[in-house]
Amino acid sequence: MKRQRLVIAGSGSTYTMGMMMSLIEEKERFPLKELVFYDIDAKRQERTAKATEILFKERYPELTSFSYTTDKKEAFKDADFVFVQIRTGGLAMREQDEQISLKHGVVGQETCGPGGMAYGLRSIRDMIELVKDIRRHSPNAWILNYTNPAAIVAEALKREFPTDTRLLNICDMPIAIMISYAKILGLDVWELVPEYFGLNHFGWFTKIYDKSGTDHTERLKQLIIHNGFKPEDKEIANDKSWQETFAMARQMLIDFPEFLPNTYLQYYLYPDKMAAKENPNRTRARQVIEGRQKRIHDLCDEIIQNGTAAGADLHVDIHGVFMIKAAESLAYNLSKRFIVMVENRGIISNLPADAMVEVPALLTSNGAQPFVVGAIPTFYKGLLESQFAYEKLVVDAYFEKSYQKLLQALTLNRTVINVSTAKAVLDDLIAANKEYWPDLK
Ligand SMILES: NC(=O)c1ccc[n+]([C@@H]2O[C@H](COP(=O)([O-])OP(=O)(O)OC[C@H]3O[C@@H](n4cnc5c(N)ncnc54)[C@H](O)[C@@H]3O)[C@@H](O)[C@H]2O)c1
Ligand SMILES: O=P(O)(O)OC[C@H]1O[C@H](O[C@H]2[C@H](O)[C@@H](O)[C@@H](O)O[C@@H]2CO)[C@H](O)[C@@H](O)[C@@H]1O
Ligand SMILES: [Mn+2]
Repeated sequence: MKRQRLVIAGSGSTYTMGMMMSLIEEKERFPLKELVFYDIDAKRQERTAKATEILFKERYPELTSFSYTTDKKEAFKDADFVFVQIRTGGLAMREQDEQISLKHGVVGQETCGPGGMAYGLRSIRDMIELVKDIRRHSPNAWILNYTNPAAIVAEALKREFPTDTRLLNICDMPIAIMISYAKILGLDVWELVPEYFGLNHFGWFTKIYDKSGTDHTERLKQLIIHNGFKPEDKEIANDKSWQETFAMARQMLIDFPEFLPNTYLQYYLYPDKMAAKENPNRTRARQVIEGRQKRIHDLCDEIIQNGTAAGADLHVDIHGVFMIKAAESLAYNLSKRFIVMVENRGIISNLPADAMVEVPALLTSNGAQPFVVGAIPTFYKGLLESQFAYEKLVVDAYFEKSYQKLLQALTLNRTVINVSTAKAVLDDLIAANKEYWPDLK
């Protein structure tokens, strides 16, 4: 079995230690010959890198080559896989996005509404540069991108690199939801076979089968409506914000019982309620800074100080395992089924061919082989067309440096709609993002 040279771009991420535990868990199925960390923030990277060095000495001694660098050439030369998990502007800018939106009475969220738009305009520039750098040194490496907002990033990368067939955008939300389905049904998550359609963070499960072909969809819906819905992945199971988010799946199912919703739809279906329940002084970014980020930093410091990872509260998470299992399937032509982002090209027959849709696909050494979805009902078509138009306009605005396109985008977005609100929130976001956004005309 070929061993892989894997690069983690954005290795100072709060997800890196979970990813390292998942690499250990998957080492027989996705064996590494070399692991390289790359980040633009040397200090932030050093913390996760030093902790990883100690962890791997103890739990992955077979991997003898681990390094970390801020040098792109050193990082990206001869890569087989690059996992990309960057956050342009950091959590500080995420907090700005959320607070500015809430100040204007609209949803303040990482990937939805004006916050997602602001983050998208920051991510596009860095992602294009990063993919160019990776391709300069490793023309054939698989790039697995999960940098957010993935829908906008995927649309921009498709336009900038239209012939790149080894670039896959991927999100863990569907599989995280499926862990909760599996728990309700008393099955293992990897036994479930989902049917799903949508855009990233904007989609629905139409069927949940198991591998024997049994259809669990209607029973699952009834169980959620009667007993509620909660997160089960260890990383988020006890997180109040994620508990509230998962609980909203029940309301969405009561209101629209046809399909099982992605949790992110709560922001588009009940935007006023979502905006009203937030505390502008403690948005999700602040919770993450004081929660996940602090926990991970303390954990790394503890490992470094003790010189051992024994006893450290590290665990495998679905985020890491999912990305690695997807990589395994691409690397070894396993044809396993994952929900990923691909260009529509008729998969959803009544949506635009150029939309980056999220659907089940078999991952092979020739890339994602998506399943046909067919025509979707009017309600979902309408919602998706408007959301796709919004995403497209944001990417147009980036390339054309157009204020007008951004105003159109926010006017279409279900979390805003009102033009005067769109103008006001846009003015504040432009001021906050001077360092990151293109100069708008
Ligand atoms: N698609 C998904 O389902 C999914 C799931 C989890 C996280 N994410 C995304 O993963 C990313 C990381 O999230 P996080 O909360 O851990 O953020 P974080 O801020 O903790 O980590 C991001 C890291 O990227 C580095 N970075 C920023 N710009 C860079 C660049 N141009 N080149 C290299 N490194 C750069 C930062 O220094 C930092 O160490 C975010 O984009 C987040 O939205 C996506
Ligand atoms: O608000 P955050 O920063 O806690 O999470 C934002 C991300 O949420 C989804 O991802 C994952 C999560 O990151 C992971 O740890 C797992 O356990 O569950 C979540 C899904 O419930 C989302 O898919 C990402 O795109 C967001 O960045
Ligand atoms: Mn996601």
